[in-house]
Amino acid sequence: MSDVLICEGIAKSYNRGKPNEITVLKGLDLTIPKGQVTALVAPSGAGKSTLLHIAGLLDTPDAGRVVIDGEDLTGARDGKRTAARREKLGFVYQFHHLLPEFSAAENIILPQLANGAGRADAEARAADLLGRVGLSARMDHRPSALSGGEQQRVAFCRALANAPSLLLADEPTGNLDPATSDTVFDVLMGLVRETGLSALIATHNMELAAKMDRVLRLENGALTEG
Ligand SMILES: Nc1ncnc2c1ncn2[C@@H]1O[C@H](COP(=O)(O)OP(=O)(O)OP(=O)(O)O)[C@@H](O)[C@H]1O
Repeated sequence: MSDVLICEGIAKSYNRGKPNEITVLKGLDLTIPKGQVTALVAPSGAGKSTLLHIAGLLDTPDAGRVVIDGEDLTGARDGKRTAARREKLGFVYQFHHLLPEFSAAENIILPQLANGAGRADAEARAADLLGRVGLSARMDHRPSALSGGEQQRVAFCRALANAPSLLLADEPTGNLDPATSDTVFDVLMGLVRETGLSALIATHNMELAAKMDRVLRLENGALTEG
């Protein structure tokens, strides 16, 4: 099986049946093959977050199928969706959402413990991931003692903590200044490439999008290539 994500015929409207109904996704298809990094670019309000939430099993479409790692999770019960999110998906947001009272390392260790890993293995993986993003010397720092770019690098490591099949990122460097954004984005891409991860990364930045394997544009409820 070579596709990590298949979204088929995805439709989504808000306020259905009301005068202010808004149709955001109009039966779109999206396939992400294993190892591919896809950029998702869209004008503001086009439905990028809606699509990421559906692909990330945080929201359900009105119509269509979501298949992750060969498993159709469209109609799956909450428990199964939560398990799939924890085991197969990694999320990065514009803001890091790290736990403020825990160190950088603990922020990466905790999701592994929640997923059943042993303490020693979880610590080793956290140290390895933080080393890959150049933060070995910052492992014991709390988020408040890290720069914005460093916080976001820790968030990337946390997203990869449980070795997901697919990374979903919504403007992962969107709150950083342009120079930091470029550097931190390169760190993310390095991490994704080294681990052979598949990814769907939403960005407004066309220069960053051009560094990915494929660029998809979301407009008028549908996706187009390029
Ligand atoms: N819960 C909701 N109820 C009603 N309308 C919503 C809801 N969530 C989103 N929308 C509307 O759906 C459209 C798509 O929203 P979405 O957040 O997916 O856009 P986006 O492309 O991520 O935008 P941005 O890039 O500005 O964050 C917008 O017009 C938004 O106002």
